[in-house]
Amino acid sequence: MNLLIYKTLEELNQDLADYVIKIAEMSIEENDRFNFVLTGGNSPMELYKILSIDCKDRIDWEKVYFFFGDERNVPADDENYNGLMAKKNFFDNLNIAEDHIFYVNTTLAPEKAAIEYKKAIDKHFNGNDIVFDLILLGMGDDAHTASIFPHTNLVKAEEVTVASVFVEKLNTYRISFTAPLINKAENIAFLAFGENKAAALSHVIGDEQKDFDTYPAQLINPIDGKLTWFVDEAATKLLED
Ligand SMILES: O=C1O[C@H](COP(=O)(O)O)[C@@H](O)[C@H](O)[C@H]1O
Repeated sequence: MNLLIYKTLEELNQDLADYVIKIAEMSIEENDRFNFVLTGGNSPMELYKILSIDCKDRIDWEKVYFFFGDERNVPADDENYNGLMAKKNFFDNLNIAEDHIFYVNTTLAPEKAAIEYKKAIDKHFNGNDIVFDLILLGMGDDAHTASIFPHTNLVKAEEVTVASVFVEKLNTYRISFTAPLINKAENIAFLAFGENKAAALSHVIGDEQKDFDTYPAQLINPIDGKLTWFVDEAATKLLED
């Protein structure tokens, strides 16, 4: 695991953008495509703008395929839909072919949406092992990642798949990659900044004794890939040296 700590958000986002570009270049050179899983929430908005505006000419976007590590069970035009956030901050600044963006179909019931999303991924990978080039993850203040929330059945998921989960504290369903699917990736990058992430971060990377049920982000541990945390100083406030 590599922990990168930044003084400012500007430095963090620029370095993370450079890191994404490097992996994109390597993947395109090796496999002629870059399979990129996006995170939702608020944290990645600035990164998506930097990649699609400032760094627009540094990636061959025609070779990029976009996926979502999790989605909220809301219509595609709802402001909480992760796909809409990515569309507004990322895709709308570029000319991305619609068939390169894998949105979760939330017109379906959550369980069916998860099954269909997994089918679409399987098809994209031609039935081969699903190894994404890069999975970008966020982390909630409660240490959830993707939509693997504390004390939900998704914490115990052993299957490499996409699943639906009822999140009691939000009284809503989510659709999410399972940890075994995430852990197959070549590269996994966490983006977490701000003081409100400090407690979660101190447990997720600081605790020797793991408690996955309470801190699901601890489940992320790539089998053969690389794990990098991009965080700011505020988020590391409670980490012991
Ligand atoms: O609900 C979600 O939260 C996490 C973290 O979001 P943030 O707003 O604190 O950045 C995010 O990674 C996930 O994709 C999203 O659905």
